[in-house]
Parts: sequence; C-alpha cells; structure tokens
Amino acid sequence: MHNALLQLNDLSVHYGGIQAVRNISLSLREGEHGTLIGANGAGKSSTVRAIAGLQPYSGDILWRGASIKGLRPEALLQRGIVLVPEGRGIFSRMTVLENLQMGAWLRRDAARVRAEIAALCARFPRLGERQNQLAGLLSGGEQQLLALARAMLSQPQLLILDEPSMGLAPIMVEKIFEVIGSLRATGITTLLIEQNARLALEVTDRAWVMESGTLSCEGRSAELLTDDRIQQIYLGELPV
Ligand SMILES: Nc1ncnc2c1ncn2[C@@H]1O[C@H](COP(=O)(O)OP(=O)(O)OP(=O)(O)O)[C@@H](O)[C@H]1O
Repeated sequence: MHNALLQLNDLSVHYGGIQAVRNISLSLREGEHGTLIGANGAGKSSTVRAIAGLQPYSGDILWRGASIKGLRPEALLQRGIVLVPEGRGIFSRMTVLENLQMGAWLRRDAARVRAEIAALCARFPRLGERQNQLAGLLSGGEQQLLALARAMLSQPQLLILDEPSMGLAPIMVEKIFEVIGSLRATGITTLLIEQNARLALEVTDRAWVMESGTLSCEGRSAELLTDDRIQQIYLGELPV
C-alpha cells in the first residue's frame, strides 16, 4: 500500500514448534491509530514484539517502504518505533525522574529534554510530586503513566502500547485512555493492544482482530464497534 508507515508482509512468529503468528499482513499509514484485538494467546504481543525488534520472525516488516528485518531494538528506536510493553517495563529501582531520563537516552538535545520532562511533570502531577521516589513505589496506574511519559520522551513516530490498562482500577483506565486519546492531536501513529476491545475501538481508526495467530477480520474501528459478531465475541454483548 502507498504511504504506509508500517507494513507487515506475511509475518510469522514461531516459538520452537509453536507458531504464534501465521502469515499476517497489515499496514498502518502515518498519523493513523490502529488496534489489534483478540483473545489471550491470539498472537498480539508476539506481533508487536516482532515490530519492535524483540522477536525473530519470518516474512518482512517495512518501515516507510524499506525492510527493517533484522534491525536491533535500538536501531528501531532511533527510527521512532517505540514499544511500551505489557507490564510497562518500568525500572523499579530507579527514580521516576531517572526513568523519564531513560526515555531520552538516544537524544542529544539536553535542554529540550529537561523542558519536556518539566512539562510532563506538570501535566501529570502524580509523577511530578514523586520525581525523586523509586518508580517501583508508584501505583500500577502511576507506573503506566510513567511508561507513557517515558515513551513520549523517545520522540516516537510509531507508539505501540501493549495492554496499557491491564490490572488497573477503572479510574486509572479512564485516565490512561484520556492520555491515549490525546495522542490523536500529536500526529504520532499508534498501535494499541487492549483487552478492553470497546475502549480500544473507541480511540482508534482501524482495527484488526487476531484469532489463533491469524487476522480474522479487519475494518474501521467505528464499524467493528457495531458489528454483531464482534459485539458478541469481544464486546461481551450476547444476543437476547
Ligand atoms: N516465549 C514464549 N515461548 C513459547 N510460547 C510463547 C512465548 N510467548 C508467547 N507464546 C505463545 O504464543 C502464543 C501467542 O502469545 P502472545 O503473547 O503473542 O498472545 P497475545 O494475543 O498477546 O496474548 P496475551 O493477551 O495473553 O498476551 C500463545 O500460545 C503463547 O502461549
């Protein structure tokens, strides 16, 4: 497809004899917000780990039309491909501030980074107030905010979020989704994996449904929200 920022061509991921992802192809345009939904074990995390260079794969992944197969995670980060992994990947024995600084480790514009950290601490006062505390002492929701703020400091062009609401209280899920929704105004392309399919479909443009390693359905998120089969299986709305 023309103008694709990211394109997966026949992507497969194996773990020994287990094939977790089976020849999937999809593309995401610049500025678009996509979501991968599906049951546990469908292959969503394996797919995004492959995109971020954390998982060997067969098939090909193109970034702005050129293959990025075999590139290390740092090289992909330099291109702007940033993954906030399931479980957040916070450095729990480092302070909140040190975690934020880690997000900018490839950057050379120190003054700008300091200004962006100050702005993020003002935007998320819970982080600002706890700058010098160990990140491991934050609540789950605060850690997720920290993971999002740290990812923003890496200047992502594609921000991949793997289960950002996992294990969070409803009030924090709301807050996290407010932040994810606000990314729409930034021009950053996003790819979201989320158990809460309704929320995921509400904040994205395009969706792919994964089942047993394959893509069983794709379409505009707004259309999938009203699709009977999707409603029954993924939105918990059983027919009467
Ligand atoms: N490191 C691994 N070694 C062996 N099998 C794995 C490994 N990681 C994942 N799998 C298997 O690959 C399949 C896909 O897992 P994956 O985590 O990609 O799915 P998922 O859709 O992200 O599910 P979840 O929401 O549970 O994370 C599952 O059958 C899983 O058990």
